[in-house]
Amino acid sequence: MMRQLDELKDVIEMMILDSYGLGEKSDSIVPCKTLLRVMKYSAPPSGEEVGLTAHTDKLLSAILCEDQVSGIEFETKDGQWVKLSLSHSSFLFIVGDPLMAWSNGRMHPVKHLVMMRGEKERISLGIFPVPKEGTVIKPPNELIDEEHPQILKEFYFTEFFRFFSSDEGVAIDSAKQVFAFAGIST
Ligand SMILES: O=C(O)CCC(=O)C(=O)O
Ligand SMILES: [Fe+2]
Repeated sequence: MMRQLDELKDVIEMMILDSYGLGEKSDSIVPCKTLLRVMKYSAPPSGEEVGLTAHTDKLLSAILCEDQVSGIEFETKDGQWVKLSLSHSSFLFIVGDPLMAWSNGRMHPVKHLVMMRGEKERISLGIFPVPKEGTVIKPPNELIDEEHPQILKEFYFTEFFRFFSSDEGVAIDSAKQVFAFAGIST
């Protein structure tokens, strides 16, 4: 399963590079290690709702696979929250803040949460590319032009990681953290 997910991650990465005409030039977006995480959510006490609060992802991206119990919800661009029920054979690809920064804002880091309402525990499996130590997140020159001026300063992934978990970072809405950290004011 791990190997298949890792291969799927590579295929998606190549599709992204190709879609921007960069497939010939490079074979990875940024150098990453792969983190595999199994997440278990216990059933909430009856009548209550618990889960994971609304956030955008801080690693490059995520590929998620829900086991039996659905619970993930996404915020649409007009602020509505929608539940997603995946079939057991599907995977979900989520753009993280660093991938949005790399794409110079072309890819949208969707805000999502996990809501647990039922009586069953929930297990999900995720594969997350983690930029390697020393990696600078910046858009390739091809993704910057007059129509698409650079929206974020280039930054070290590790410094962004430190920022969003700092007291200053946690006080900021998850979707705004990357702009607070590296936004270019015009
Ligand atoms: O458990 C899930 O399906 C989502 C987990 C998640 O959003 C995360 O780990 O960032
Ligand atoms: Fe997430």
